[in-house]
Amino acid sequence: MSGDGALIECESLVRIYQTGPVEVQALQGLDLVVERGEMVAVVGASGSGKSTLLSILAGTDAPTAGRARVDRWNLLSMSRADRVRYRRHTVGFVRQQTAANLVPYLTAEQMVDLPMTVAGVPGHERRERSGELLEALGVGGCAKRRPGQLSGGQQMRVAIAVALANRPHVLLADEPTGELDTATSAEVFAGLRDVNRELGVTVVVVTHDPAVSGQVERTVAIRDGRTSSEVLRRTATADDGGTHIIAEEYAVMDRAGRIQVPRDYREALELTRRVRLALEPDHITIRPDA
Ligand SMILES: Nc1ncnc2c1ncn2[C@@H]1O[C@H](COP(=O)(O)OP(=O)(O)OP(=O)(O)O)[C@@H](O)[C@H]1O
Repeated sequence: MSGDGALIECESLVRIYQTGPVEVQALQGLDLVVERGEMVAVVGASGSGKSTLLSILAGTDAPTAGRARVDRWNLLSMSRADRVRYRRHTVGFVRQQTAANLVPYLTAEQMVDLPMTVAGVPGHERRERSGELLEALGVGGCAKRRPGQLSGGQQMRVAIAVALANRPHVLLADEPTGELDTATSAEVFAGLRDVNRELGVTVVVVTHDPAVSGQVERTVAIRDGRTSSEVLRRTATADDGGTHIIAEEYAVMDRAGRIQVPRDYREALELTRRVRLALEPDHITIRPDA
């Protein structure tokens, strides 16, 4: 697998949910590599498997088959005690529903304090860290407020601070802007980017909002439980010295060499079950089986 030393590596990941006689393949051989320090958006239609992937990375759900590694942890063979340690120190998780992340009767600083108390961090260190985090997320002025006294965007930024309390390497966010209007969601995204750049935390954010792709350098698209394509964005300098963003779409190839040809390409050339492949000096052509 490419990306040795990557922080997150998933290969041929499978998750099957069994409810009675019904089997749902939520992930059907998903490949994903995230390097340390990256901020990646995972996009896909409802039901494509995004939340399942995030629960596996968060250590709250276990894969059925395949490989999944985060930092030094193998997510398929962790003991119960390792799982607790992993969830406490390696990953921070921000849930889809803003309110689900917060405790209604605690203030922002008490909520950031809580996971550190559970982890046995001394009081002075806890106070310093929660002040720093709330400040870094632009909600330093809200330290003494309870969730009911915060706007939706502020609540989400406090939730991010809570998730980062124990200095995790990875922050996982499941639709963090799903309940927010456009302006507020841009604010929350700015918070995630600050966390990524200034605190060096690797961020994986799941969303069904394609507009989010414009806000991160790499977007990974999931379709039917598989990674189907990636969009990379980079800044290029034109001849006149001006800069602009170039977004390039890549198909993802798995270890066995399988790639998914996008539906519009297939339809345009009426590609069906068999295609002709030809190796050229620097590329491969795919032609209809005429
Ligand atoms: N606990 C479960 N039991 C049975 N099936 C499940 C369970 N959780 C998810 N699924 C199914 O697995 C598939 C993937 O679901 P998942 O929630 O990962 O998709 P998603 O891309 O996050 O969707 P959304 O954007 O709607 O949250 C769906 O078909 C879903 O119905």
